[in-house]
Amino acid sequence: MADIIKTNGLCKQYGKYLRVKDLDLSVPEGAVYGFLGPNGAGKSTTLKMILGLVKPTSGSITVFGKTVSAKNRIPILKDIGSLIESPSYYGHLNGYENLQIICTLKGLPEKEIDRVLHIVRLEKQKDKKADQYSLGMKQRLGLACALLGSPKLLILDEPTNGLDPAGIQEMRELICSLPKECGMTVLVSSHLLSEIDQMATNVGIISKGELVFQNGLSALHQKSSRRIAIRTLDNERSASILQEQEIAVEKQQEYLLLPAFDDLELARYTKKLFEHNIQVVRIEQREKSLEDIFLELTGTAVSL
Ligand SMILES: Nc1ncnc2c1ncn2[C@@H]1O[C@H](COP(=O)(O)OP(=O)(O)OP(=O)(O)O)[C@@H](O)[C@H]1O
Repeated sequence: MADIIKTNGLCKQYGKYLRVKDLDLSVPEGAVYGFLGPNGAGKSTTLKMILGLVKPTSGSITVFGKTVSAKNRIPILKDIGSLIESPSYYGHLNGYENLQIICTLKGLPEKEIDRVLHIVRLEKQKDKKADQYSLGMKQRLGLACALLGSPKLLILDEPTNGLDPAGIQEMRELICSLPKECGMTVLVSSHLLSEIDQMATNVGIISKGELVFQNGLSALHQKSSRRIAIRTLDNERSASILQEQEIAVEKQQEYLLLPAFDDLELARYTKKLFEHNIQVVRIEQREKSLEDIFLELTGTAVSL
C-alpha cells in the first residue's frame, strides 16, 4: 500500500532543545494511523509540521507522493482536513451557518453541508447556536468543518480531549468509519493507549521526540504475547543449557523468560535441566500487557 504521508529525518528544534528527532513516519493509504505518545512527546509539533503550521528545522515531508515545498504547499493542503487544538467557530451562529462560512471560503457547493452534518450526526442540532452546543457537539462541528470538500487525508490532534465517555465513544466510531465510508486516510494523535488500541489500524509511538515503534496494530499486540517464566536453583547454567538448544532466553530478576512453549516442549526442556542436575522450582505463564510494552518503549506510565 502506498504511503499517504512520509517524513524523512524530520526534526524540530525550539531554542536549544531538539523536540522532534529524526522522525521517519509512514502513514499508509486507507489507514487510521494512531500517533501515540505521552504529554509533551512531540505529537502536536509533528502534526503542525505536516500541516505547514510549524517550520521543520530539518528533514522532509512527502504527502500524496509529493515532497512538500513552499511552492506546492497550498494545493497539497487543500486535500487535507484537520482539527488541531479546540475547533474555532462563531458562537452566535448555528451549526449550519458555521459550515456555510467555510463552504463559501473554500468555494464549495452548499450540498456539502448536509453531507458532513450527516456524517458527524449533527443534522438534528444544525439550527442550534454553536454556543449552546455541548463539548462533544462542538468537537463534531469541528470535525464536520474538516470533512468539507472530502479531503483525502484527515489530521486530528487529540480529538477526544475533554469529552465524556459517550462523546469519546462517538468520536472513536466516527473516526473508524471514515476510511471505509469516505475513502480517507486518518492520522490521529492521542496520549491514550486504549483509545489508539480501539480505533487504529497502524500505530506510531513517539517518546521524547523519537519514534520508538511503528507498525500495524497487530504487530504491537504480538509484542504482548505470552511467555514462560522459569526459576531454577542455577539460572546461569540453565540459561546456557537452554541457549545451547537455540532457545531465546531473557533474564528478568530471579526468572528466565522463555518463548511460549506448548506442554510437550516445556516438559522436554525441563527434563533436560533435570538431566544436568538443575532443579526447577517455579514455572509460570506471563502475559506482557500492552501497557507494559508502552512503558518499555517510552519509559512513561501509560494513560488509560
Ligand atoms: N512554540 C513552542 N516553543 C517552544 N517549545 C515548544 C513550542 N511548542 C511545543 N514546545 C515544546 O515541544 C515539546 C513537544 O510539545 P508538543 O506539544 O508537540 O507535545 P505533545 O506530544 O503534543 O504533547 P501534549 O499532548 O501535551 O500537547 C514540549 O516540550 C513543548 O513544551
